[in-house]
Amino acid sequence: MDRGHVELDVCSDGVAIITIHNPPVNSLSVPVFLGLREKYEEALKRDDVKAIVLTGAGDKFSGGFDIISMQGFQKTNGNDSSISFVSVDLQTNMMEGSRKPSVAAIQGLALGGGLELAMCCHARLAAPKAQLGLPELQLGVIPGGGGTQRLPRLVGLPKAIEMMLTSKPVSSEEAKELGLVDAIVPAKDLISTARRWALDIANFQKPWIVSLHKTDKLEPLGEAREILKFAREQTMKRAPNLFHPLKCLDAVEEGIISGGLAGLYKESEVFRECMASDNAKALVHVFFAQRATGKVKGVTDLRLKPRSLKKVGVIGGGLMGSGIATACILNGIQVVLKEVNGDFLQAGLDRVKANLMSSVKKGKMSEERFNRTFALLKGTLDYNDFKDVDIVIEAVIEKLPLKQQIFSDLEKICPSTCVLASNTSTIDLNLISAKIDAKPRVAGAHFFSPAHVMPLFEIIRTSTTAPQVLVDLLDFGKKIKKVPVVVGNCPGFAVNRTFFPYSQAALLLVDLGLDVYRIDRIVASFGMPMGPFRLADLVGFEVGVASGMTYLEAFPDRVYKSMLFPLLMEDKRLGEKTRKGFYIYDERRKAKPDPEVRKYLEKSRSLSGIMQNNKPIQLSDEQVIEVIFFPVINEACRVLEEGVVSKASDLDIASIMGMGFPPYRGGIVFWADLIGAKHIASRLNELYRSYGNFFKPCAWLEHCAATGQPLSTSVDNMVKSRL
Ligand SMILES: C[C@H](O)CC(=O)SCCNC(=O)CCNC(=O)[C@H](O)C(C)(C)COP(=O)(O)OP(=O)(O)OC[C@H]1O[C@@H](n2cnc3c(N)ncnc32)[C@H](O)[C@@H]1OP(=O)(O)O
Repeated sequence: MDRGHVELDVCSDGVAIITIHNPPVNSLSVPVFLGLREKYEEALKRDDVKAIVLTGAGDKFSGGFDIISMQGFQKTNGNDSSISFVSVDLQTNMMEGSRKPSVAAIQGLALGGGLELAMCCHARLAAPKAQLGLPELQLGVIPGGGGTQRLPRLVGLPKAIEMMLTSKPVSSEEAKELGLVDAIVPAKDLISTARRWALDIANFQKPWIVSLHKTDKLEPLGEAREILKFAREQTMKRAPNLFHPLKCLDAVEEGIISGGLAGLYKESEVFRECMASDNAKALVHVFFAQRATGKVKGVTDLRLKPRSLKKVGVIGGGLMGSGIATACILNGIQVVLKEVNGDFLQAGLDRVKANLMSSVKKGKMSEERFNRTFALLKGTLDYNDFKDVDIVIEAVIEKLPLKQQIFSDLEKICPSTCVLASNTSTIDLNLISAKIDAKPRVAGAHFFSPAHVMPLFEIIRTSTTAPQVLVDLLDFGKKIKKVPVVVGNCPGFAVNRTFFPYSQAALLLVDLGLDVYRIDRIVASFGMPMGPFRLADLVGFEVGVASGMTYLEAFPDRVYKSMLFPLLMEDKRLGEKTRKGFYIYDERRKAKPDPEVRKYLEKSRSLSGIMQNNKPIQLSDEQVIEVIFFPVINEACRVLEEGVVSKASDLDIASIMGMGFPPYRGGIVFWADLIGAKHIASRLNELYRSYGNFFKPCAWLEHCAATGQPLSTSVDNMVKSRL
């Protein structure tokens, strides 16, 4: 596999152009770093070279350190020393400390190690609209090529900290204002201008700036310490389970107190430590897993091209339909929204308007963009408006005969190439399409609420769905900026099915004597956005009970039948929408524990009678996590075993994007493999013996526990795939 190389061209004006070649993003692999060292050595030695321009081939400067190599280093637990020369020897001594100036010519993007290389140059020129940033923290590491030292010296401490902690890049234009780049130059003139600029520096006609020695943007020590203290406090609040953002701040502080070089050494030490951490392994896994969801064996390798997508029909203007319509128009796709009567239609259009207005109110959308976006939406009561749609997404209530009727109508009215999709979350797609001939055009298009916000897009294929339809839906998902995952047809599909034991286990723990608020606290500290009871309030108990019934029908042997929801519902406590569920809610929807809930818990416990000797079970926080998440892992294994997803990493992404599973744990299967199947199966077996089938480990989990094989191993050969 080609891991990139570096080229050197010496021009007649005495400027050496050093170019990084490593498509698609010119990432910095070991061969690229070695190439940079070799070409810099040559340029510095040659008498005909007066100055250097550093750039990237094609339309990108560099996307940073090669993340594939990072996985290699992680396997050696950070002990590989093949790039130990980079930060100090190559970048600081050879490039920045050289007697020949370098100018970075930046186009497209300069991210992570890419920007760090550019900051070692004595000036930076950028083409318009390039992206510059240090996104290392989102991979669980810190900038390791001097970024923690040079960025604060170029843009000041607060902005540098913000850029590193949020991982968000800035545009060339903002970078120019910040002082991160020296000039913005049209792409066509970038190299020629950089050459002149480099010669001007060599001739002392332009400043020769060594970023690591700059002090003018750094705040006085006391002020800097206050800024860092505040950043630490915010970080601990926002990401209490992550240590690498704090380590990043330590490296910044070291440089401010003891000087840039000391900061570089500290940074290198912390970079290695972070790279070997489980969090970094998990986040790097997520980076590749996310990109792999769009690659579906037997579908995306058929060389099919997505068909033109201009107009989408949405049926149903309720919460889901209006969210889907919003997601489409926000991304420039025309939508025709159909409802059954004028009132419902108006309510649907108003919901879309409200979704957009919330961005306007937050200052994220201009009035002008609002008008342009909303104009892409048309309401209708008539199927005639569906004559030229490319995709239809049905999002009406979960009633099979209604959906069957809609699909029969759609088959008659829509173009013969139109994709016919349902947003159902519970009904078998084969039943929905049972009465039509166009079965190859039918698929599931399952969004998560709120559809215009949640990033996951579950595409459900049946045994008859045509690959072209999947290619079209994958393309549609990308266009509306979702992460699409293709899954098989089964009750709850991949995400809801995997997570159905999540709330079940929580209900069981309550009947064993645990407090709902303690469970929620433990699960939230584990890293979920909220605990299962707060989530139940948000979703609404009616929805919870309805989906519980689906699983009871599908998997009657492993559903825990708690009476807690029905007891609460009897007293009209339905969740957040009634401002009373497990919590009580004020006008601003702030949740507060409600002491009254205790009586429902006690009643549910006495009805269930599973508490041994009438004594509440004693469990540590870690054990609570095991009881809640090990059944989820078990169901994930069944989903893998049945071939509902084609690769375990799809389930990792689905759990992160659909359920809010913490990304720094790598997704449900990745996390399970870190724990090990043996421990999970043995704990589940203990619980199974005490509390029955709900906990019984499935065959795939038992197999991996017995053989030591990771759960994420491909199960292709062992099972009949549904895909
Ligand atoms: C020492 C240093 O401080 C440490 C570091 O530099 S750590 C690395 C920091 N850099 C990053 O985090 C950037 C990561 N990359 C990205 O954010 C995005 O890929 C991007 C903004 C560069 C491009 O996005 P986009 O155009 O949507 O394309 P995207 O699909 O993501 O990437 C295109 C391909 O490049 C690969 N790629 C992107 N960045 C890469 C990198 N740094 N290393 C290796 N491969 C990379 C992707 O895996 C993908 O490969 P595929 O086609 O085989 O799936």
